[in-house]
Amino acid sequence: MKHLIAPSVLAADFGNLQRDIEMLNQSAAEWIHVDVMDGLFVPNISFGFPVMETLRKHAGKPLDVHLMITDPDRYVERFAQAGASVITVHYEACTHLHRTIEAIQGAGCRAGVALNPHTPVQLLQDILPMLDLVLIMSVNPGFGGQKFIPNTYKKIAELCRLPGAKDSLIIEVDGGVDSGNIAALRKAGAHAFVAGSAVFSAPDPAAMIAELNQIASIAFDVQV
Ligand SMILES: O=C(CO)[C@H](O)[C@H](O)COP(=O)(O)O
Repeated sequence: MKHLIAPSVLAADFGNLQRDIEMLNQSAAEWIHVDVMDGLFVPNISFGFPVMETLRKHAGKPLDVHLMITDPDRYVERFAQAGASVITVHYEACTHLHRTIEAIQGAGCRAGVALNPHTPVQLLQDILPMLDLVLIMSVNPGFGGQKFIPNTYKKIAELCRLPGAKDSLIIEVDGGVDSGNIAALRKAGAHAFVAGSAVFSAPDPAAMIAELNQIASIAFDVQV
């Protein structure tokens, strides 16, 4: 499966959000990653529906919404109506995950499940055939700009070996992704790469997206 870059608007300049979205529209990014934090599931609050409306209005690419919130079932329908193409919920935040996945897909979105660094991929075994995406967190969720956790490579490889996944299952990795680790992540089996600080703290964010895209595309030829 082809790889894709999903820059996280968490690291964008909110004083110039429309400018940054326009940059993403013109860039090699395939998706725009939207990190929603509630201050309960994670120790930080990011943004909600007003920002989603701005994104929907200006973004020309699918919105990949990562809900770092407790009981996400309460908001699945609203995020779908607000323009999400992919909605990812946390395994650790869902009591009735099967029902939540059905609700996301019933709302017309692709359904993803995110795993915190401490959560083994094997816990997805029974739900895996339903999923469109698995998001492996490579930092503890809640903040951008954290250090990448190397155990992520092993988790991606283990997930690739789990039986029952759809052929189209997308393995996404999020947290500390940059030009130094994206080749190894691609080699380990990941397809979708969320990058916040690496993109928006670069002198030329669009050039950095192109660079990440290029490295991922030749990863299988690169010695890492
Ligand atoms: O989900 C997140 C934080 O919970 C962010 O998407 C993630 O941390 C990306 O930011 P960075 O690339 O700066 O690590």
